[in-house]
Amino acid sequence: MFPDFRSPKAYVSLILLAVMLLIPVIMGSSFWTNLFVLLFVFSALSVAWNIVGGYAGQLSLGHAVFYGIGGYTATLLTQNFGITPWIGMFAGAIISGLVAVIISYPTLRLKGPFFALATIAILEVVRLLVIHEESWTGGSSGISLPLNIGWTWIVFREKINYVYIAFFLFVMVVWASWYVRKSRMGHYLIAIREREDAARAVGIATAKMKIRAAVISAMLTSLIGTFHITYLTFVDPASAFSLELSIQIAMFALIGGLGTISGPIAGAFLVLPIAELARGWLSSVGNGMHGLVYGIILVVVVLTIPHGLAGAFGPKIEKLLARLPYLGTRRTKPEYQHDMDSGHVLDASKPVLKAEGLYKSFGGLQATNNVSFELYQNEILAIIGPNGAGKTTVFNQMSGFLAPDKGTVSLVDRDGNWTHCKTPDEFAHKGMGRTFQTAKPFTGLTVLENIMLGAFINTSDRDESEQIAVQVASQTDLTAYLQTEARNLTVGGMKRLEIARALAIRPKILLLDEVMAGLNPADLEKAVKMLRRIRDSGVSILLIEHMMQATMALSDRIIVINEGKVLVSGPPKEVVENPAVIEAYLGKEYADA
Ligand SMILES: Nc1ncnc2c1ncn2[C@@H]1O[C@H](COP(=O)(O)OP(=O)(O)OP(=O)(O)O)[C@@H](O)[C@H]1O
Repeated sequence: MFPDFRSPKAYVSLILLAVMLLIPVIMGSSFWTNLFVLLFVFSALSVAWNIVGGYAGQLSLGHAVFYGIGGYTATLLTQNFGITPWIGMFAGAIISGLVAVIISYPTLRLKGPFFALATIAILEVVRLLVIHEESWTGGSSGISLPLNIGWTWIVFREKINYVYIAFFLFVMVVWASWYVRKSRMGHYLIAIREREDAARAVGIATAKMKIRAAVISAMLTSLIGTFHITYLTFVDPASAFSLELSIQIAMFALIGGLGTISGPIAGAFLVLPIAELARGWLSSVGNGMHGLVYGIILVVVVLTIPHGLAGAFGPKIEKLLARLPYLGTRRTKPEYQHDMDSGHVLDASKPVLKAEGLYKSFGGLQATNNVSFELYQNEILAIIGPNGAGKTTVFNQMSGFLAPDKGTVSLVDRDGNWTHCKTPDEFAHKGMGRTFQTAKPFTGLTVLENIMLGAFINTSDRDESEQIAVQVASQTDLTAYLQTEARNLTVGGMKRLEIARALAIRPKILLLDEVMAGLNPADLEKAVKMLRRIRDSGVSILLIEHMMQATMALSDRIIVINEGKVLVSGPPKEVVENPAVIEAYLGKEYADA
């Protein structure tokens, strides 16, 4: 729930927060109080934006809509019904959450810039609506808050009270951002940002998770917006629903470091004072000239430190922090029991996965044409066939990544019952793990974190998922690399990591797409042994492979697919000696010879 305040990172952060609060308290003048209210408000807006824009990688370019909804809701409730902005704040947050669902539900299911475009569109629509509904919104001239002084109305003569509230809200948003990042949800959002297909394969309901991030971000933005507009005691559509404000919020996160907890704060604390000073100096030159300062800073940052301030200085600061002492003795993590063996009595005559009459065409191309087969319990079944034969298309239909035009896929779930699934995350939850032909880890995450993403399917506890990951790493010869960034692994390591991530979901069925391609002979031998160990632990394996020697050594049965159809199936030796198979691979002359 809270960071471990005995760790250097946490207690240094606490000291920094205390300093941030003490500066305006000690300085006391209205310049300092105003500057720090602005800094807390804009940092908090940027931290909130970062939950959807940074962690989930879904750029929102119209985030001011939530700021404005919060401000207008609270102001209208105060003006018309005498309701305190403290309540208005939460009413605004709920409306903002609903608007976020309306925007994100249709757009976050799609790939591409639709969410970013939709946020800009909704910002413009709401702004025009507010201008149009003049009778109750005050139209383009806006509305002023009634000046009732006191904590109930968040209107004060002593400006320092605004600093306290802004600071409290800022700390709350930073805590929320920290909590999301450290939780299962934070890991999931980063997985989605890095590689959506692999995220779905480990059971993440990607659209739901992105919508949840958008809602949390919108609600927090709305809370801050309400406070800021109450502080300004005036709201109008041009400033509340402003594209400039939306871009400013996103830019602080970009400059500070997208997807990090501290980045947006660093960005706001660096750029905002410079921009405010520039606003003063350049106002005589022309209206909006301070925007030029933002532009210059952004260009310099993107060209020199593409991962922002956190990316450039974060590792050095972490190293310094690591030298500071831990206050007290570290707690030992609880031990969880993880039975690697299924405990099931294995029966090679029992099917666990069935493809029945699968058809799939892409335009005029029939990629799979009436494919049917069964995978048995404790079996290693290989699918082979020439390039473009339709093997991966079969895999994608068997794991929910492609809907068959016709035909069904059924599998035995974790409880031993036959079931049908539609989406990849459903297949994963029912006990199917899969890898992808191109081994692409979640870059930026360590090997341990990559595997933990799979383990999270069965637990939301970080320590437990870490322990599962450590166990799976030892099963896949990755123990030595647990803290290595996944992008730095060798090809063999990346292939094993693909398998480890799939294994961490504790699958009963494993679909492996060319996990042995590109391996050197030593790695190949290790891979064969590892796959046997996995099978012996109670997992049925379906694999696509071009490495014939390894396939022959490993498989109980082989299915040959050619031009989208099952050509033959049977024991390895029988299949490779079949003339139809030789012909499919090498041509008729070789088959005859
Ligand atoms: N999304 C798609 N859109 C259009 N055509 C596709 C799509 N996916 C696959 N294909 C085509 O379907 C055919 C079968 O492709 P598939 O990837 O299943 O073959 P494969 O047997 O796995 O080949 P390889 O061994 O080269 O990976 C190919 O001709 C391919 O170009």
